Parts: sequence; structure tokens; C-alpha cells
Amino acid sequence: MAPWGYSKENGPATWHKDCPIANTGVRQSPIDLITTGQTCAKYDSNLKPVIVSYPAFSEATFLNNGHSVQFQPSAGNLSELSGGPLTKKYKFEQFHFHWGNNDSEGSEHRVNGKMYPAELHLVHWNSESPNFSSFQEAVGSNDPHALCVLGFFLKVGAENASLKPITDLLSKVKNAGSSVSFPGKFDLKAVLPETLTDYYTYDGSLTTPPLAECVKWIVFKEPIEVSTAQMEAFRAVDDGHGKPITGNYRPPCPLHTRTVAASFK
Ligand SMILES: NS(=O)(=O)c1ccc(C(=O)NCc2c(F)c(F)c(F)c(F)c2F)cc1
Ligand SMILES: [Zn+2]
Repeated sequence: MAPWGYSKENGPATWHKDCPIANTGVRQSPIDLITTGQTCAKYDSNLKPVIVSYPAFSEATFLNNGHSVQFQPSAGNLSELSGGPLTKKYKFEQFHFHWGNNDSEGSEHRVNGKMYPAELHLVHWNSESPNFSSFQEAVGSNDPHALCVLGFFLKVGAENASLKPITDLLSKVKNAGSSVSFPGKFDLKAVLPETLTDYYTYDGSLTTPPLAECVKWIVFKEPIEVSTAQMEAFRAVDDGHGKPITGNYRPPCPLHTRTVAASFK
């Protein structure tokens, strides 16, 4: 697999060469979340609040894999996700970010064409399926909801004290392939808005190769604030070719026959 990335030579427009589903898939992610008109998100009063149980992680690795920075707790973590559109319990696997090199771009999902400066993805896998018992198996299972990813937009505003332990660590993983063991505990719950009631949800895929169409997406309406300095810290992370990662986001994909549900009016 030619190493995929986000440059002209190996970016999203070239991924179909190794990953045909990039062009042939009918449930690819991300998408533009349209809130008015024909193909707009439809309010579904049955959608309940999302429930997360994230005890503070005590042991985790923070990694720069050349196309994002990723926080991965040790296997024993007990964090769980349920509620919202889900019928099963999901286990937390990792979180990572997508960002741009200025405040007008960077998020993968868009709202009526608007991009946010960054997007946080909390990745989970269905831990109650009889068909797989690990994240790796879940991705390869062809189960339409093997994974559930929670997406949160980041916008520039006040410094985010809860995310500071993460953004302060970015300089320590500046080089692609570098990782550090996360010092102390990290409280992910504190990063999220109190109420996880207002979100869009739809069936989609991984937004990076292999672009597997196994993800139930839940994208929250309320952005998380971070400071300009915190945004700048992301833009100093290198991609392994001596250049900063300056836009690790895939453009929006066609909706095809999918509908997007909204948990709010
Ligand atoms: N941006 S996103 O849609 O939230 C997204 C989430 C997770 C991954 C991922 O885990 N990739 C590595 C990875 C694979 F791509 C696999 F196919 C697999 F089986 C893995 F185990 C694995 F870690 C990629 C994109
Ligand atoms: Zn992602």
C-alpha cells in the first residue's frame, strides 16, 4: 500500500488507487451536514442522549503516526459508550484529531459547507457482537455498525484546560512515528460538553484508508473551544517528510441514498 497521506501525491484524490471503495463506496465519510432543504438532516424524536462512561485513563500512549496524533489507552481500559442511536454497548479504542493550517479549515464533517478549524474523533467498537472480539476484527467484519465514532468540532476561543494535557504534549511527539507514554491520568469526560443530547447521526466509513464502511457516526452540534495557541500546537506536528501536517482532513463524500438524522429540532 503506497503510504497514503494528505499531500498532492498521496492525498484523498489518490486513495482510490489502493482503496477502490473511495470512489465506489456509497456510505463514505465525512459528509457535509446540511440542515435545510431536500437532503437535510431529519429530526428524529426517538434519538436519546449519548451515554459515555469514561473513567480517567491511567495508562495510555500518545502517538504521532504521521497523519494524526492519537491517544490510545492500554487494552484494559473500561470506557464504554451506549445510548443515542446505538442498540449495543461500545468499547473505547482511541481518540485522534483532524486539523487545518488556518482557522477556516480543518474539520472533516462540515455544517452547511462550513468547516471548523479541527475535529476530535472518539473511536469505539461494538463489544457485544458475537462476530468479533477486538477493534481490528471489528474493522474487518463488514458489520455496518462495528464501530461508532463520536465527532466533536473544535472552534477557537478560550483555552481548554481539560485538553491542555494533550495540547501540551504535542511538542513531545513533533516527529512522525514518535510516541510518549501519557504522564498521569487523563479525564476525557471533562473535555466533552455536559449534555450529549444534540447531534447528527448517519451510517458512514473510516475517513482514512481502508475507508471501511463500518461506522455509525455521531457528530455533535456544540463545538468544543480551544485557544489559538492550542490550535497552533497541532500545526507544529510533523508528517514524517519534515513538514508539518497542514490539513489531515478528507473532503466531504456524496450522501447517495443515505439520510442524516438529527436529535434536535
Ligand atoms: N478518522 S476515523 O474515521 O475516525 C478513523 C478511526 C480509526 C482508524 C484506524 O483505526 N485506522 C487504523 C486501523 C485500520 F485502518 C484497520 F483497518 C484496522 F483493522 C485497524 F485495526 C486499525 F487500527 C482510521 C480512521
Ligand atoms: Zn478521524
